[in-house]
Amino acid sequence: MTDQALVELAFTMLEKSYVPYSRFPVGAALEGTDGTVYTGCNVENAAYGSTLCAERTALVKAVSEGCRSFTRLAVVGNSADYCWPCGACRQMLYEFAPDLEVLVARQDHTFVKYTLRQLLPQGFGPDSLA
Ligand SMILES: O=c1ccn([C@H]2C[C@H](O)[C@@H](CO)O2)c(=O)[nH]1
Ligand SMILES: [Zn+2]
Repeated sequence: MTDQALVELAFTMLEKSYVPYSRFPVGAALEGTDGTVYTGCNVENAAYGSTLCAERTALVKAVSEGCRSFTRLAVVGNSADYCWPCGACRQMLYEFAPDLEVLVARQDHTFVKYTLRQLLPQGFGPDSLA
């Protein structure tokens, strides 16, 4: 799958978002090392802090299905500008895929690409506990 195709999968998730509070849909598509793609959307809650981001929705879907290593993530928000993964999502992704490629898209379907290590320098991961 091309990078652009993964970005387009993230776009398809915007309509699934449950966002009555922020009205800010986010979509994500996370590719496992075996090529399986796990999609996600943000799921908000009346207790605002219980909200789950699109990236973590995709991640927990994958891990709960037995997938623990990943190659690429695409993320898009319903805004003109890039939708950067929040700190909590960077941290949770780092646990499983510190070398993840992160494709961050904007509404015109263009995207920029970073590694997770760039987005979370000197990250705290499983090796940090050794
Ligand atoms: O990378 C991001 C940033 C924000 N959100 C969600 C959380 C909340 O539902 C809404 C506004 O913060 O956007 C994500 O899903 N992913
Ligand atoms: Zn997040």
